[in-house]
Amino acid sequence: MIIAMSIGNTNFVLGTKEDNQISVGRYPAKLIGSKEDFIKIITDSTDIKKVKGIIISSVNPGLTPYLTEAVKIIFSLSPVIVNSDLKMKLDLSLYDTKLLGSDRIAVCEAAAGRYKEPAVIFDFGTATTINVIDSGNKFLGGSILPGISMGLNALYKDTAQLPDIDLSAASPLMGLNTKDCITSGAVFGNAAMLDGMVQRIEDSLSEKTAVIVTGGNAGNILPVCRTKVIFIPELLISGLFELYESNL
Ligand SMILES: Nc1ncnc2c1ncn2[C@@H]1O[C@H](COP(=O)(O)OP(=O)(O)OP(=O)(O)O)[C@@H](O)[C@H]1O
Ligand SMILES: CC(C)(CO)[C@@H](O)C(=O)NCCC(=O)O
Ligand SMILES: [K+]
Repeated sequence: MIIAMSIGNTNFVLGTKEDNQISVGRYPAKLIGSKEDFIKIITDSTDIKKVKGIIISSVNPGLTPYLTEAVKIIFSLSPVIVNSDLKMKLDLSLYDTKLLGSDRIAVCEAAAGRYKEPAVIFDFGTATTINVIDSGNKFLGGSILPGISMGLNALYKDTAQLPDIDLSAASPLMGLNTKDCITSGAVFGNAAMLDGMVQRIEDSLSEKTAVIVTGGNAGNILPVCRTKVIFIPELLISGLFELYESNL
């Protein structure tokens, strides 16, 4: 069994892969504050005797040392840590890799080699990222936007009159009350962002692209996107397993 762990800004995700079968658990990052917390999650959810390899991605440096400590205590294996120096299909030579998020590396690596066209990968997580690779797996860069939930929270926190809303509700395109206007902005606004950015990226490349979507907020907007997309909820964890295989 191989385990892949990702510390995001909202969730700690623990994936296991055994006989090509992947399973995934998510744990709120804000409930984790010590190596003991990681030790408990890992030992409660995993048959640790079966673990033959470990890979870790983190975009939350405050928690990374707790996880590496926990891994040292539980296992006698050194984990693969995702950074731009790993062996990978992706070519990161165009980007300023000192600060490139390891979650972006993982989702791009998962998409690399899967499609004959260039790929545009949208990750609707805490932040929304857009990541573009060409048909030779060269990372062409991308965009970073406020995440969908983050945008809703900011509207609630930074205004006097706007309420905290639950994104699961549907709304018309043109809202006729405050709540529907906020929902419309979040849902149709982000869907139009996706459609419009894909158009612009394809115009810039003069090529059609494969559009791949992942992230905890994606499910709310995909039903109203006009672009044909491939939705892969566990894209990041898949990319981590691929990176592990390339860096044994
Ligand atoms: N089932 C869900 N329905 C709606 N929103 C969700 C759901 N699950 C997660 N979210 C939202 O998705 C966002 C987190 O996305 P995701 O789970 O992809 O983040 P993560 O794995 O922690 O990665 P990161 O925080 O680094 O983006 C949060 O804004 C959260 O509120
Ligand atoms: C953009 C986020 C927060 C998305 O999780 C993460 O990938 C990150 O912290 N990136 C660092 C900046 C960069 O990727 O250029
Ligand atoms: K910050």
